[in-house]
Formats: sequence, structure tokens, C-alpha cells
Amino acid sequence: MSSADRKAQIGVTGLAVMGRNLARNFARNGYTVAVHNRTYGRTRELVEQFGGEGDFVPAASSEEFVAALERPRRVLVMVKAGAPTDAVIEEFAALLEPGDVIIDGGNAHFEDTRRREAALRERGLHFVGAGVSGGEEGALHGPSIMPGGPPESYESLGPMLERIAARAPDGTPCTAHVGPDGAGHFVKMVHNGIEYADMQLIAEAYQLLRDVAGYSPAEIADIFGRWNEGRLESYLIEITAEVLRHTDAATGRPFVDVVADRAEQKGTGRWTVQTALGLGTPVPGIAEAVFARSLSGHAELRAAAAALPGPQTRDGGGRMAPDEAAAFAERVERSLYASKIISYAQGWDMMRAGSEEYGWHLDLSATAAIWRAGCIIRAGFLDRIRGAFTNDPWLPSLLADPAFAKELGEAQQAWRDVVAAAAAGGVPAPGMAGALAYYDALRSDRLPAALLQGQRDFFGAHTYQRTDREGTFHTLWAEDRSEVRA
Ligand SMILES: NC(=O)C1=CN([C@@H]2O[C@H](COP(=O)(O)OP(=O)(O)OC[C@H]3O[C@@H](n4cnc5c(N)ncnc54)[C@H](OP(=O)(O)O)[C@@H]3O)[C@@H](O)[C@H]2O)C=CC1
Ligand SMILES: O=C(CO)[C@H](O)[C@H](O)COP(=O)(O)O
Repeated sequence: MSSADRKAQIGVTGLAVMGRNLARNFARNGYTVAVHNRTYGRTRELVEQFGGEGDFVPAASSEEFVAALERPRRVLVMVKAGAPTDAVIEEFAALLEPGDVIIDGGNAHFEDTRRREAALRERGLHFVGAGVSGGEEGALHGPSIMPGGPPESYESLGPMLERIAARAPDGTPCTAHVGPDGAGHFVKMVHNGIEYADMQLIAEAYQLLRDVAGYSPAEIADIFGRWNEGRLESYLIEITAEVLRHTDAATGRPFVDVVADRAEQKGTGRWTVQTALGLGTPVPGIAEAVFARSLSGHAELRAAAAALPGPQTRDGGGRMAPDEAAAFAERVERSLYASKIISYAQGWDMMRAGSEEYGWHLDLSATAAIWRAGCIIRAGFLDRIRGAFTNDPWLPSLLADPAFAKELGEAQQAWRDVVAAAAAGGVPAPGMAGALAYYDALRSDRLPAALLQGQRDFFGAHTYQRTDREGTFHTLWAEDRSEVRA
């Protein structure tokens, strides 16, 4: 049969690392896949290099691509987020018919997805904003996929996504219909926010082990390797050990010592924090991680502050004795674990708030379930979060789950010691310190917010509520300081 006669069950347009590997994943799973890219070279390369893996229908034009698809047509767009995605959606929407499905698997902002979904719905097209996580390798071997959009589109698309998605240890596919319009991209955005927080906490643990305990990168790699066999087991801990063990071929030095210490970001972490601010949900763990990346890139600020005095280091900052270092590493593990619980709790708070704001009815247990494998934050830990929200879908916070609460209680003294050691040693640990402050703030009987309310009332007559009576009050600060009802 010529390629003109073959009909594909799915088409992928945008064949850079993610699109190419998702197309290969579909083909390896027995689907006929139409492939298209703005620049035809990528399409040709894919078919030349990987054509033997399955059934691809290469298309040189968008018309040829659409003609190669069976009805209803399913077009997966994997191009740069933002204006390119709008341009590609418009290009294909003009060629599609009512009932056809456009899936955006890029890292779109969920508000853009809501706008696109509404506009395409008007034209009779189904639009599925699908978060995809797992990077290049995940796309090929099984990513975690978070599709939103109209539930009816999942009826035909869902089984295909379930075939190519990662499998959790219990065998269930790491994909599920997340909710309407922008829900899939919202959840993917929060995933990335949690990813930022996780990475920052791991980076802080590394620096504490290095600068306070005096371990070398290779020794820290071994410590992370051991942690990866315990409750911190996760893809991010595993790759951290790999990165720390790696030696730069050109210099023979640890790789981590030759990489410029300026962390970059494409924007999903920042979107998470901006959205959380709008929702009024505190996510300081994610915010600290975004700011830490931003601070690392401010060369001028860093140069201006480089000569400021730091603390007097213990014995001139040498290595701790082996027993002392091992005990410190144990406390860092506890601090990392406790801080991790806090940042995941904040991510789930945000999903609940987003769900309420947009009427998505997100299943908080299902979200944890589809992150157990395939995605960047995959870990056994996610199964415990799934369990917590399965036991109690109305859990007000992950911190209220009895098992997590118990672990936080057990870790808290070590956590305090580590944050204190970081401060004493001049090691920046905003993630761990912020997580501890969040923990202490939430469990506080009284917060200094009462004083803030007094200040606001003093300078702006902004009023306050009392603990002992209903109502809104104002004190006549500039007069006789008597209290009036506002
Ligand atoms: N890389 C990753 O690990 C992950 C990426 N994502 C998201 O997946 C999407 C694809 O990512 P990735 O594979 O890295 O590719 P890139 O984000 O680097 O995008 C490159 C692709 O976009 C196409 N493109 C760019 N501008 C246009 C345009 N104006 N019109 C048509 N096509 C255009 C390119 O075509 P051409 O070849 O002609 O230049 C190429 O196919 C992005 O939205 C990204 O955010 C999601 C999860 C992980
Ligand atoms: O989506 C992803 C994984 O889930 C990407 O890897 C993520 O966008 C990387 O983000 P950044 O470049 O901001 O670190």
C-alpha cells in the first residue's frame, strides 16, 4: 500500500526530541503514525533512522498530513509553547472537521489551553491540552500523560494514551482524564513546580553535605545512592547520584565543579508561583526554588555581595570526623524528607484551589497515581500520597494525613538542627528553612498576623476582627483609641 492509501490512527506534528519520541512510542505500540514537521528534514530523518520500528506515514505538507489520518482525526501538536503552538493549531484547525481532535502535548500555560479549547469548541473541534512529562526518554519508553479537555475525546484517545504511557508498579497506566479545558496543563504546571522544589531541596542537601560535613562529590553520590534505596527513592535522587559521580573528561575534576552555577528555567515553575499568588495559595517551597534559580543567575548582585563577611567556620571549615559526618548526613536525610513532604503538600493544596476556582473536580488521588512512573518526579513516595487521598479525598492538607504527620514529627528535631547548621555555616538553604517555617506557621496556635492587622488598622483604618466577638472593628488610633464597629 502506498503512503497515500494508508490511514494513520494518530498524527504527530513537531518532531523535535519530544514529538519524535512520542511518534516512535505510538508506532512501537502498533499504531500507524502520520508524522509532520515544519521543516521536512526532521520528518525525513525520523523515517530514515527509525522507520523500521513501526508504521510511519511521512507527510511533507499539512494537507498531506491531515489526509493521512483516519476519522475522527487525532493530531498531536508537539511544538514550542506559546505563539508557535497557536500558529500550528490554527494551521490544522482550518483543515479539520467537526469531531476531530487536536491534542497539545507541549508545556502550554493552562489559561492559553482554556482559551484555545473554548475557541475550538465553537468550531466543533475537540481540544485536549495534555501535560506530558518524562523528557526525551520518557516520551519514548513511557511518559506520564495528563490530558484535559472534553471527556468524550478521552473515549477514543484514552486507550491510545494508556498504551504508550508508563506503567506504575501495580501495572496501571500513568495517564487518566484529568478534567475539562485547562485541567491537564494546570496539573502539569504544578508537577513542574513540585519538580523545581524537589530539585532545590536535593541541591541544598548536596551543599550541606559538602560544605558542612566536608564530603566530596563522589562520597555524596554514594550517600544519595543509599538514600535512593530508602524512603527518598526517586528518579531525581537517582540522577543526582549519577551527576555527582560524573568526572569531567577535559579536566579530571568532578563534573559538578566545572558547570557554571547559574540555573536556568523555561518558565513553568514561575507560572506555578504566579498562579498560586492569584489563587491565594501559599506555595513557598516552590517560590523559594524559583527565586533560588533566579538569584543564581544574577551575576552582578552576586559579585557585589561576594566580599560580605560570612560566619567563622568550624575549624576553618575542614572535614567533620567520620562519625560526626555520618550522623549529620542522617539528619540531612530527615530534613530533606520532611521538606519534601511540605513541598508536595503545597502542590496538592494548589491543585485543590485550582480545582475549586475552575470547577474541574480534580481527583487528587488519581493525580498522584499517574505521577508514580514516567514523569520527572516519579517515586514510590507518590503511591503514599495516592493512598492518603484515597483514604480521605477531603484531606485538608497532606500534613493532616496521620502517616505523614507522624513522619514530620519524627523528623522535626533533625530538620531544625540542619536548618540551624546551615545558618551557622553560612550555607543557603531557603527550601529547607522555608519548609520548616511553613510547618511551624501552620502548627502555631497564634501567629503575628494579629500584630499585622493592628498595624494595618493603625495606618490605614483597614479594620480587624476580634477573637472574642463577631464583627469588624476599627480603633480610633489618632483620637482617644476607643474601638468602634466598622
Ligand atoms: N524537552 C522536554 O524535555 C520537554 C518538552 N516539553 C514540551 O514539548 C514541546 C516540544 O518540546 P521539544 O521536543 O523539546 O521541542 P522544542 O520546544 O524545542 O520545539 C521544537 C519544535 O517546534 C517546532 N516549531 C517551532 N516554531 C514553530 C512554528 N512557528 N511553526 C511550526 N513549528 C514550529 C520546530 O519545528 P522546526 O523543526 O521546523 O524548527 C520543532 O519541531 C514544547 O512545548 C515543550 O515545552 C514537555 C515535556 C518535556
Ligand atoms: O516539563 C518538563 C519535565 O516535566 C521539563 O523538563 C521542564 O520544562 C524543565 O523545566 P526547566 O527548563 O524550567 O527546568
